[in-house]
Amino acid sequence: MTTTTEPRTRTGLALADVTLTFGDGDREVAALDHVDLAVTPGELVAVVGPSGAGKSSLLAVAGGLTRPTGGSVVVDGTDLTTLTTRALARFRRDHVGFVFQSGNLVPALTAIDQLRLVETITGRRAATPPEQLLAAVGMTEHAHRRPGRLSGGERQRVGIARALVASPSVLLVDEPTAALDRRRSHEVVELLARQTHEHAVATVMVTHDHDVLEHCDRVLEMVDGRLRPA
Ligand SMILES: Nc1ncnc2c1ncn2[C@@H]1O[C@H](COP(=O)(O)OP(=O)(O)OP(=O)(O)O)[C@@H](O)[C@H]1O
Repeated sequence: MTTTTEPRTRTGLALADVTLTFGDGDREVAALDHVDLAVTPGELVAVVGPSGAGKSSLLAVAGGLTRPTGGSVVVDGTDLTTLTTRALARFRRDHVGFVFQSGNLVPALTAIDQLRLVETITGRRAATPPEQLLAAVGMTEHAHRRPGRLSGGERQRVGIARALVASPSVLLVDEPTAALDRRRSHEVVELLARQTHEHAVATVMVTHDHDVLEHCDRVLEMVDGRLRPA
């Protein structure tokens, strides 16, 4: 382990005229159809929309997991579409955090070790210490529990804390409340909003849960690969 995370200019996330098409010839599907989206540091944007509308595609492209067919995806001033696969992986590791539906935790590791693993992988100490991040998500008491002994909401909270270890500029969150009851859903999204504001992260959350939209700064709707205000 070497240094803390270097300071960087956060400019958030900007997608411009992004298209993503699958298939060929007359059976082409535009998962993303000329999408423009700018998310500023400290802003939580929710994306709703019917199944198959392109929401997961949007997250995959915004986080550099999938290369778009056209357009640009700029994070902190770097256009991800211009990077080599190797450079993109490195950039993703340093600038982008992901939170998936199930929390995606490592079963054998305690909550605190999930966060420390990120430090080990990146070779960098977190700007905010793992203990502090766990405290921020209300998980100090369960820091030494493995995921099997945590509730769905608790796992999600650890997932959010873990995604913040690398001080990402962009946080991409897929259906964080899918497995949670109403009360826990509110808690998790409130927490996400607070962490987004405090850490100046540009966060995009895909959700089917209209109940939690009140905690978001902006709500967009995706229909047939197009993004519009909800
Ligand atoms: N790898 C792929 N190959 C071909 N078509 C794909 C692929 N991935 C997605 N699609 C198509 O792109 C469109 C958008 O899919 P996407 O998964 O982004 O939608 P979604 O809004 O996330 O749906 P859901 O809410 O059901 O998760 C759909 O028509 C889907 O069938």
